[in-house]
Amino acid sequence: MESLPHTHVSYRPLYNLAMGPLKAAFLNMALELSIFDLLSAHASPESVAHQLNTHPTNTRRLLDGLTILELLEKKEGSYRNTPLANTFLVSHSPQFIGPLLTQTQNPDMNPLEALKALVAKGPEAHPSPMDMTDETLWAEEVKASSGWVLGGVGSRVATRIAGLPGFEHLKTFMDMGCGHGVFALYLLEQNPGMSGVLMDRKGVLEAAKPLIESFDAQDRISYRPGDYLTDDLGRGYDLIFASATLNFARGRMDHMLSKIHQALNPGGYFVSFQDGLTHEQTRPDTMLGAIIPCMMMDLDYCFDQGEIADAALRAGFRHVQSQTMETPIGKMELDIARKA
Ligand SMILES: C[S@@+](CC[C@H](N)C(=O)[O-])C[C@H]1O[C@@H](n2cnc3c(N)ncnc32)[C@H](O)[C@@H]1O
Repeated sequence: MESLPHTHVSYRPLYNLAMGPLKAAFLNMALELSIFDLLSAHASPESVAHQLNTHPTNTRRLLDGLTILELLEKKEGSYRNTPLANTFLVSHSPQFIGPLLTQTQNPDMNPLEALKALVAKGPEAHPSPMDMTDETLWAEEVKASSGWVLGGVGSRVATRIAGLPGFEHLKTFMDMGCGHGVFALYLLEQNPGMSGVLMDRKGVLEAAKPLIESFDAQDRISYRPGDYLTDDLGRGYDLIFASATLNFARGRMDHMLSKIHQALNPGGYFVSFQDGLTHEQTRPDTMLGAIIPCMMMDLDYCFDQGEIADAALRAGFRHVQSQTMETPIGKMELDIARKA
């Protein structure tokens, strides 16, 4: 008899990868049907199907799938949300991240079906490469992307910033490329004497306004519509914060960091919260979602670890403290630079 194959290596990780689309399909279906809204308390599959007007037996099967994915618990034939689903997947929860999760498949930003052609033929293969500078794209993103800040990151970043020497005396800060502006809200919460300026393009700020007002923060926030690459940033800030936005200035970092340096008061802080690639641009896994956009635009817009800190020192900042922070979407770099 011929010898049979034997291996001590399990292909479980590969099977898990292959099951990814199936798992995402169940999650997306549940979000589309707002199933988690119905399951804060135990409910039978018949009552879920009745409320959703869906097929009772296949609804039960879908609920079983969601239980396998550990989003629901099943007991004596009825289902309810796990704490994870109850916190993040119920649409009226303040920490709802449904739009953030479905955004990973946003056909404008990540057209998964374009991957084959992009790899085979290059950037030209995609007929309408998105314009990442288009303000309507980012205005639409305001709602989807606020979830990652409300879901825990905003509080952790603001707490870290609040620990900086003299933070309690800071009066004015700017959130540059603020998008939804939720980081600014967490900073305001840390210092009741501080007010914030939100800078982004006009349409994005208009989209952010209702969110700011829903937290009753309008009295402490002002808006500065504009393009931070070409427009004046203003003067007299004690802190300038920029999260996930400097990618648009990559290649013009010396110019950008000099502008930021000038806009700060003496002793002021510049805080950047950004990607920071290591391991020959293959870590952290946060950046997997950026690969297709990079292919489409033929542009490597993610930062290497240390790139922002180096630019800050070149621009005249006295010193920079850098740390890698774990976030639910992967590791990010927090660089804190101080003006002399
Ligand atoms: C990925 S979002 C980040 C939003 C938010 N800071 C966060 O971390 O969730 C990038 C933001 O930068 C803004 N942006 C990009 N280039 C800009 C520019 N030149 N001037 C002003 N805002 C810009 C976009 O409009 C968008 O809101």
